[in-house]
Amino acid sequence: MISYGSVTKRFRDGTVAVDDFSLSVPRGSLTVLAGSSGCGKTTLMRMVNRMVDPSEGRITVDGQDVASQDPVALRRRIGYVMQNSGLLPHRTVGQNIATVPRLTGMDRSAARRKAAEMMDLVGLAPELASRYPAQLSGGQQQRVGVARGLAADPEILLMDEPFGAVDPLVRADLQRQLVDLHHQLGTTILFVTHDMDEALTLGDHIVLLQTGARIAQQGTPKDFVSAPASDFVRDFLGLDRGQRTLRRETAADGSVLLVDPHGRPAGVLAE
Ligand SMILES: Nc1ncnc2c1ncn2[C@@H]1O[C@H](COP(=O)(O)OP(=O)(O)OP(=O)(O)O)[C@@H](O)[C@H]1O
Repeated sequence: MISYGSVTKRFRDGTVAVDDFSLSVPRGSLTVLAGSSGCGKTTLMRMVNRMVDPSEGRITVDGQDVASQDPVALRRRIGYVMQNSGLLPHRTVGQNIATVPRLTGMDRSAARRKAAEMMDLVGLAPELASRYPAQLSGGQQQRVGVARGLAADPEILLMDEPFGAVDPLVRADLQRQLVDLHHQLGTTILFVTHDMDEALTLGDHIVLLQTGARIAQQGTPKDFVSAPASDFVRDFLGLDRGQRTLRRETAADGSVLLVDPHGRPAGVLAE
């Protein structure tokens, strides 16, 4: 559904952020673009909704070149969730979530109902609708960001490191919820992260990038862990450092545990 064909992005100062990148993002997938800082992930994502235009090549959504589409209309059709949620500080939670439905012509009361439905979907208590973003925790703000991104029923949701700024427990909760939402809604999600653990948790398809958005490997989480394509991939996964190695250990009651490199139990082995 989203297709990049030989896309290059050269910024005015000569920086080549994306160098001849091609990829098909299957409809309904949760595709993760992973890689270290500066490898071009955000630039790739922003080219889908024309916040950035490619220097060469083309990007299509459902076969239609995005370059031929009005950027404002495109952005109303494609949800976008960013780090630090990007909420409007002087609007309430309810108004923030209802922004795009209102812009696309929904009347005030229908937009309010839609916002309430979205809050329920992402697990926010209804009474938070009248608060302002600064009166919410970081995790709640990110949920509002997700609710806002989904409020216009987009076919595509772009998510740029949306859970980067919250603590690990909240982050794990948001990740679990995103996987559930994805199963429930079937929205095509393009998700950017520099964290390989997050990529392995969320992605049904992972694209690991090197500088210039060159693809080091793409595949399922299982492909990455079982068959890393290069030393770069092994290193990025932490395989050489034994980070993903689990050992069997027999507990006092005879059950077989799997323990991580620090000797902490990761689970019980079911034969
Ligand atoms: N407007 C711009 N002008 C010039 N160079 C830019 C611009 N935007 C991004 N870049 C450069 O392009 C490269 C890719 O940037 P991009 O933000 O896409 O990377 P990223 O992988 O998303 O990084 P991060 O994880 O740190 O956000 C970087 O070298 C960056 O400095």
